[in-house]
Amino acid sequence: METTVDAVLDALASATPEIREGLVGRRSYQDTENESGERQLAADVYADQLLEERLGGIDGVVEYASEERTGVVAVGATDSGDSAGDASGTGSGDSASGDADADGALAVAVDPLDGSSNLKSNNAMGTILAVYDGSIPASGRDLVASAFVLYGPITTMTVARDDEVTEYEVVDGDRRVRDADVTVPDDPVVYGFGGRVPDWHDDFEAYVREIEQELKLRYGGAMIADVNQVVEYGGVFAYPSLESAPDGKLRLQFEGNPIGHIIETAGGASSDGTQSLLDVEPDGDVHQRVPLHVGNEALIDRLEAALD
Ligand SMILES: O=P(O)(O)OC[C@H]1O[C@](O)(COP(=O)(O)O)[C@@H](O)[C@@H]1O
Ligand SMILES: [Mg+2]
Ligand SMILES: [Mg+2]
Repeated sequence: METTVDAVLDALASATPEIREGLVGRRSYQDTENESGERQLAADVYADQLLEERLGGIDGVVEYASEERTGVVAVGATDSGDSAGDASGTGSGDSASGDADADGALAVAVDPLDGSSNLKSNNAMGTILAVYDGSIPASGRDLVASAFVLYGPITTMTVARDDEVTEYEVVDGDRRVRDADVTVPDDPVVYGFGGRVPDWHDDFEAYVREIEQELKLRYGGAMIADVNQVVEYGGVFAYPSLESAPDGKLRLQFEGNPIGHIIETAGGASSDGTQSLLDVEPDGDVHQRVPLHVGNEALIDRLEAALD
């Protein structure tokens, strides 16, 4: 299993130059929507197809799921041949015959481009990876590794594995350690909260009014970039439950679980409002949404008290 995880992380790192270069010329929306009802950019579909090809070809990886596809795709040795070309979110080939519950078999879930609406204005974006020892939809407790790539001025990759978080700089697809023991700093500095303010619940808004007296606003509209501010400086990021969307916007398998895992492994805390994101029960829907709050433990404790 460790060898498979190594191969998955290497494959993600080596795909990043192609993802980055592939953004050029793919900044417009297609006529398709993903399962979450969001319009797909050509870049979303491109990154999804590339990652399915690279991660799905690794020995020991038997399931591939993505924010940009309807269902879980069986890949690798147990490939039933139905994995090709289903990046529209509307195609068939949506049931996995790969069994990630089998010994040594792993399932990967990706958000190929996180914050892709930032592409039009050429602002930061990311890629998120979750590696589960169990069939998708899986619990965050089944994660054996998780990672995010940040396409900023430089490409970085932050990996949680074996109770440690490592930040790498990625050059030509190779990872070089920048920080072998990433921890969320004790003294928080920044905050960023998604969703329109009139759509926030009153109790969440009251919490925000306190936080904004204490910390600096850092919000760019791509979760990975905003979360990385919290990792670097300490603070809190949330995409909360909204009046119009009680489960928020972000998805448990592709966003909530891996980000919760990375932040908790770095010594911070995560919450859906009442419990750790890693304890949220998957409801069977691969695209299940979850309110997401991550940051310094004291700030997440206060959030849970405020929402109580
Ligand atoms: O533009 P909005 O509605 O505030 O949403 C921003 C949030 O949506 C996301 O872009 C959702 O992720 P995707 O881009 O992968 O769909 C987050 O990265 C970000 O935090
Ligand atoms: Mg996303
Ligand atoms: Mg995305």
